[in-house]
Amino acid sequence: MRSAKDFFRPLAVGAPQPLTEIPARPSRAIHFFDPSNEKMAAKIPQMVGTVDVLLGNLEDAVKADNKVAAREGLVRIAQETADLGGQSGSTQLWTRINALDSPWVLDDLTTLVPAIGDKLDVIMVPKVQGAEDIHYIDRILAQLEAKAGLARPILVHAILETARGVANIEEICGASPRMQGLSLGPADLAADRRMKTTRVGGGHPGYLVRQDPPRGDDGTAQIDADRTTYQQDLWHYTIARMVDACAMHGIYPYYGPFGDIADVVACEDQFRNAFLLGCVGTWSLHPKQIEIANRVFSPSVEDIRHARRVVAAMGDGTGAVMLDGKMEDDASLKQCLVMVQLAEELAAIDPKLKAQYDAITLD
Ligand SMILES: CC(C)(COP(=O)(O)OP(=O)(O)OC[C@H]1O[C@@H](n2cnc3c(N)ncnc32)[C@H](O)[C@@H]1OP(=O)(O)O)[C@@H](O)C(=O)NCCC(=O)NCCSC(=O)C[C@H](O)C(=O)O
Ligand SMILES: [Mg+2]
Repeated sequence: MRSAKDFFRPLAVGAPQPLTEIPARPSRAIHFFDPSNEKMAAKIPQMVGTVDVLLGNLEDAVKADNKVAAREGLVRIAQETADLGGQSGSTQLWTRINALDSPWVLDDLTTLVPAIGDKLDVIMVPKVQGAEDIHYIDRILAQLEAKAGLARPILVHAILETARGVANIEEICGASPRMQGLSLGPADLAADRRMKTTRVGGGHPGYLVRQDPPRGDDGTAQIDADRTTYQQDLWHYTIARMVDACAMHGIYPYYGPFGDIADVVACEDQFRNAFLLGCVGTWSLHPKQIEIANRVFSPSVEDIRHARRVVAAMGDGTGAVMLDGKMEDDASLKQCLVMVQLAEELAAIDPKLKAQYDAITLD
């Protein structure tokens, strides 16, 4: 572990100065595409400006035979697509590199950083097990950035998809000033934990609690009676841990993939649970998931109206007031300020949302 004094020193001579604060850039949907898939790649230029993050995926879901084509495709797309990536791009450009034990990852890094390092905002690292994985990436990125003469450090995002990664979550978040955030990788995590599921994210009908049985006249439990069951969220524990670890380290938590592309209703529910718990965004695997993510991860007009009323009613921010029959105080004000600040950040990049928030009246 580096000392506090050394933590923000560049790890290679000539590498850019690490950031002391991770910018809160809106990233409601991190949209995955396979740069080796010509049909998908052709759609990318027209998606710029409609989604907060475009992520060129090089890892799972890209066939082994297409790994090189995906890497080269990403370089081409980044170089040829206007307004994508870097500080001035209206849509951020991220990539998911191959796993650190794979035969492709070194070439991913040594190709991407010199070619498009100035456009790559964040590198997502899969199957992170502990701080040592982040330290490896941190050092090699510093060397490659120095060699490429980059002025701005590339940030790093870890996917939680092993039991060890979850157990080491706090040290992963604090392993480098490059750490931008965490995503849940429910499919790999389920396999690693030996969970008995076969899905990519989302719930399971078997994971439930059941209402207590009614009692007969003699007091016996009627276990065969009709009883309501309530499906539970398989991912609640992990997402809650991610949210706390990220908040503690000033970085951002995200839900991950929802593989049932057709079930847009359950997808929306899963995204909303993550939003309410503190996540700032999610992955989108198919174009139709972008609209869901953008909507769910933007506070509603009603929530912003309420938040602004609380802010107005609280005056100097101390004490307690009654609003619509409810007590508001310093702590509920802080929650409202989180929403108001998010609305301001989103309004700055989304004119439609800005118009909706601007039209709010407080009577
Ligand atoms: C899921 C898909 C395989 C579905 O593809 P397809 O069958 O082609 O869908 P459609 O026919 O509905 O597509 C309609 C058109 O839209 C284009 N398309 C589809 N997906 C995308 C996309 N992601 N970006 C851009 N364009 C897209 C199609 O080409 C069609 O075009 P056209 O014919 O011209 O109309 C596919 O969506 C897909 O592969 N998505 C990405 C999957 C992915 O990235 N998976 C990896 C992330 S999840 C994961 O890794 C698990 C995680 O790590 C964990 O452990 O949990
Ligand atoms: Mg995975």
